Amino acid sequence: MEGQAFFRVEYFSEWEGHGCVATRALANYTLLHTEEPFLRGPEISRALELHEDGTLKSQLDDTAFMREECGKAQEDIDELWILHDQYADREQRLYGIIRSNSFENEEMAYQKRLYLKTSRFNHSCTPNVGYDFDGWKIRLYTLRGISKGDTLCISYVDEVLYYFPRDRRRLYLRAALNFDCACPTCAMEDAEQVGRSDEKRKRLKQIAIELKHRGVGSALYSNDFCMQANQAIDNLAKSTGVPMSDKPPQSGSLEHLRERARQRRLTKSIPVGQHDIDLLKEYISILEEEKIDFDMLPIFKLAQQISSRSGVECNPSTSHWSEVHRGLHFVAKGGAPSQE
Ligand SMILES: C[S@@+](CC[C@H](N)C(=O)[O-])C[C@H]1O[C@@H](n2cnc3c(N)ncnc32)[C@H](O)[C@@H]1O
Repeated sequence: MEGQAFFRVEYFSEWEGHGCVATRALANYTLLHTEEPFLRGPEISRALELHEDGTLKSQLDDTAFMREECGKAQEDIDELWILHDQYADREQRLYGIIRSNSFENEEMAYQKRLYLKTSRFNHSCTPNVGYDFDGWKIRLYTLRGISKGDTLCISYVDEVLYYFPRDRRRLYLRAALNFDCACPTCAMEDAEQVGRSDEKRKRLKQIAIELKHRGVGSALYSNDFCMQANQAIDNLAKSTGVPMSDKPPQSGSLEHLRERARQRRLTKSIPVGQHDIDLLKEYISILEEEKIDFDMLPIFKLAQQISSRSGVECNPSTSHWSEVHRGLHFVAKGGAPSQE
């Protein structure tokens, strides 16, 4: 594992468990950590399948099997068994550890992977650390300048969750990952502050949808994620008796098909231009107001797309802009760490 000098794992408290803290100041887009998975793909599917039946333990629950048959190092196995288990009420420990800590690469669905060190990063709805995958390897990088001693958090879910109001974000994380989010944005207590934040996030969603309907900006909005999140919230609400409105159109329903047809018509007929640039600028300024350290790379690519389709120069001024250029460089180079 590389990059350990940039952060350390600390024990915070009984209810927060462990988390990661920066050991030095770090510039935006610094490559923080890379790691190969301890368990991957088929190993995880096998462990989960056996566990889902509710009774059987996987062979992988057996340390000797993991060491002798799977060739895992004893010190790594020891590290595995002390990872957090949010499902500790179940007997099958590996099941809980995988459910609490594993990642899935969206481009290679069902290719789950479990990383030992990365598992200690907590979630925040305004994360300061982003990640991507290079094959099986995960790469974690800062999303803004970090001070020594700052807590480092990633987002466990699609960034589209930013568009949800605070209460729905919390419900979704409870439904999907079985914990009550205590990140600073979710823990806000002042109702007016929460209301203002929710309004801004609603506007972010409107802009993302409008850009998508206009045939640009699809990277900013995932209909599938919203459907899946709303469904999970709905199921949780049903099982706990909390009334929920605001249902999304069912996938495949007439309403859904009409919406898609409308989007296609719009995409064909609307010229891309200044209006898209204005929407993008408004989007970026709300991200900055809300202190959402959104990964700017998709926005940068979107700006390029608008420019090339409209011929109008699209260079929304943002304090992040120079870092975005560096970020592209970082991605193109496969992640050289910056040392500032
Ligand atoms: C991948 S682990 C992260 C590291 C973990 N805190 C530990 O002690 O090893 C995920 C678990 O951390 C806790 N956690 C992470 N982010 C959280 C957040 N924003 N609010 C509350 N709990 C969180 C939850 O218990 C969750 O199941």
